[in-house]
Amino acid sequence: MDFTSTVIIPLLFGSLGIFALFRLLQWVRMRAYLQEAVVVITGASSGLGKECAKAFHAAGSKLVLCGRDSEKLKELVQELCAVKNHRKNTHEPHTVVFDLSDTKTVVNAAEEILKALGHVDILINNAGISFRGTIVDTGLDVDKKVMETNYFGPIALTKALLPSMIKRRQGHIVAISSVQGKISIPFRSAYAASKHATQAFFDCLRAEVEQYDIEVTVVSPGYIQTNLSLNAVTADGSRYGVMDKTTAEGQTAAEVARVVLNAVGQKKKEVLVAGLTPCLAVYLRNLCPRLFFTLMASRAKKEKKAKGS
Ligand SMILES: NC(=O)C1=CN([C@@H]2O[C@H](COP(=O)(O)OP(=O)(O)OC[C@H]3O[C@@H](n4cnc5c(N)ncnc54)[C@H](OP(=O)(O)O)[C@@H]3O)[C@@H](O)[C@H]2O)C=CC1
Ligand SMILES: CCCCCCCCCCCCCCCC(=O)OCC(=O)COP(=O)(O)O
Repeated sequence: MDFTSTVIIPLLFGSLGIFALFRLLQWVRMRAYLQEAVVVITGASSGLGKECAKAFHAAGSKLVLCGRDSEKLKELVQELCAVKNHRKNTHEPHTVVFDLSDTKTVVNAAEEILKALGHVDILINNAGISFRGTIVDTGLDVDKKVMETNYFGPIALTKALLPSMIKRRQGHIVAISSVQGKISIPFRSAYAASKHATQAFFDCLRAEVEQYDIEVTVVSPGYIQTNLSLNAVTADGSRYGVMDKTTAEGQTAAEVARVVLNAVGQKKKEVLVAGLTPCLAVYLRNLCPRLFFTLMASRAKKEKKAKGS
């Protein structure tokens, strides 16, 4: 008998077996973690939030769906309840209507959630708006609106729910950021700033709450096929109303929602879920910033020329 058949092959199969067992145990633990967990999802009325709602509902979580449009949320509840899942015990979701850009209503919403469900296991800060415009033409009110929706609203909700998580020494906070939380591209100033702030805040939070066994996951997606570009605000505060090619050709929201579900299940600290170019751009920004800045400046000139201004 040679060395390959007596040592290498048994070692290989043994390692594969241990790996498969490890993955199975991880999967079982994840399913148990998500089953019956109280999961709050902001921006659940459309896009990524809606797909996250479907994924967590199917996993047996107790959902609290948040948004500004109660009709859309009710329709989603009906859609979720119509899906029969014979393998899992699913729950009828609750809905809570509030505007994230109004921090007073955010605090009231947190109280309403705690009163109705007693506690929150997983908070998914997903809601957000994007922006299109030059810095020189954009009023400060527009910068504030984007920051309030994407940054101050989510951190207000997080702060309002945090004490009860600390008390229970249990909880998981997810921030849906963006590749633009790691790199800044021209004509996205308010959006990129809000996402960089999000990344920074939740990185600080992760460090501060680990001692209470609270998890923090920052998810940074690339383009996703949603209404984000349609709903983006422009320099004068009006709705952009265009489905950008990059958005239309992005990943599906269902794909990204699966990544969010797995990231939560595996208690990942952060996930970059994007194509090769955005990922390379993130590395380039860190490894060779001068080249990155030159590329961005040339991109800005080109885009400006294309718009004929
Ligand atoms: N699409 C993409 O290419 C990418 C998206 N992301 C991020 O994903 C997240 C989800 O966006 P996406 O699904 O793409 O876009 P959508 O426009 O489809 O969804 C945005 C959601 O946010 C909610 N929302 C917006 N403003 C407010 C507010 N003031 N108060 C409460 N809720 C609000 C909307 O609810 P309502 O019904 O009330 O309008 C809606 O449910 C965002 O944080 C976005 O930055 C990250 C990377 C890429
Ligand atoms: C060594 C080779 C490196 C090549 C890198 C070249 C740099 C090219 C720039 C690429 C920029 C990618 C930007 C990706 C942005 C993105 O994915 O954003 C996600 C969003 O949040 C989308 O929001 P938006 O409102 O902008 O649609």
